[in-house]
Amino acid sequence: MDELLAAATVVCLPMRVRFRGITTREVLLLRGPAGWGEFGPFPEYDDREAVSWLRSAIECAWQGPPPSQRSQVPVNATVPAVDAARVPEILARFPGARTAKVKVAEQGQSLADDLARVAAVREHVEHVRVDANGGWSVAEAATALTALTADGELQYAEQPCASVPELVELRRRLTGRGVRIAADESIRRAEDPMRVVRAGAADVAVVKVAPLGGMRALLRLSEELAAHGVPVVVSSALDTVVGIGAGLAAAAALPDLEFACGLGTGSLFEADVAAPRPLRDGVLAATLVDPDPERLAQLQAPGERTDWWLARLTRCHGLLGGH
Ligand SMILES: O=C(O)CCC(=O)C1=CC=C[C@@H](O)[C@@H]1C(=O)O
Ligand SMILES: [Mg+2]
Repeated sequence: MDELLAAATVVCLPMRVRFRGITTREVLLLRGPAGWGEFGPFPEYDDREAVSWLRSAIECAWQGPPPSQRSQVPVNATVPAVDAARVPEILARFPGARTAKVKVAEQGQSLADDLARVAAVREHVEHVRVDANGGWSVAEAATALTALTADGELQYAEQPCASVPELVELRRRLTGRGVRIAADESIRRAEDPMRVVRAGAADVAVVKVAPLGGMRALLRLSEELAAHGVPVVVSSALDTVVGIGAGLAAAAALPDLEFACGLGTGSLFEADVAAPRPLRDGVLAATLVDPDPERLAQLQAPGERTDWWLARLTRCHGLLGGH
């Protein structure tokens, strides 16, 4: 534990646009013998859930990445639940991306807002996927996805409903309509990530390094998913350049990579702990980047937030052995 505390720095990154209800992203970074790791479970997650994120940070900093199969990873643009008028400005931050993921079903917004945002995105990119973060009931999802596919295909709809039984029912209702369902929260926040697949509720799986407990855990799960015919989309958990490096390393280690990965979210930050990897032609180089000491100092979290994260690190460390 002393080694972990000595290795820790807490940073607070300002965001350009509100995303999943937040405008600043706090994470704790760890420096270990193999490099840097990121511990950034969202503040509302309890320690039991956060412990996988710690396991992942320790893997990165003490073990390093698995062997890679490719040096570049295609990424999608991520479009927060902004007004349709802001879409060009957001997409301009993802040069060359041919796929965009659009947030929908945001609280306080209407289906008309989603339709306008998706229509604006379609003008710029080839493939569009949507992410509802479980915000629709089955009936709402059926209506919304029918409307959203009236003028063009969706690559898939990510977590349209919150629960596995709802996803099963929605998939049954949408039979023959050509709308694939992707599971995100049903994988990363589930006790058993394969449950949603065994239930026949997902065509695609969104997989994230930190909530799954690391790069190697992600690779093991992806192998199991592939055996069930379910392809994966490696995505970020709104990570700094450090966490994105782990996502890129995992994506680069996969034998097959069918879809663009949700690892372009660095573009949503106003500042990061190192110069962001350049996004060219919709592709990121699968490299690991060390934080820049000057930026670390500039982005350092206030004292009381640092104390909060160190206490969380200590509690989660105490839970590590139990799994
Ligand atoms: O998949 C992407 O394009 C980017 C990652 C992303 O959308 C998310 C990152 C972190 C938290 C989540 O609310 C959100 C998601 O639901 O997929
Ligand atoms: Mg999602």
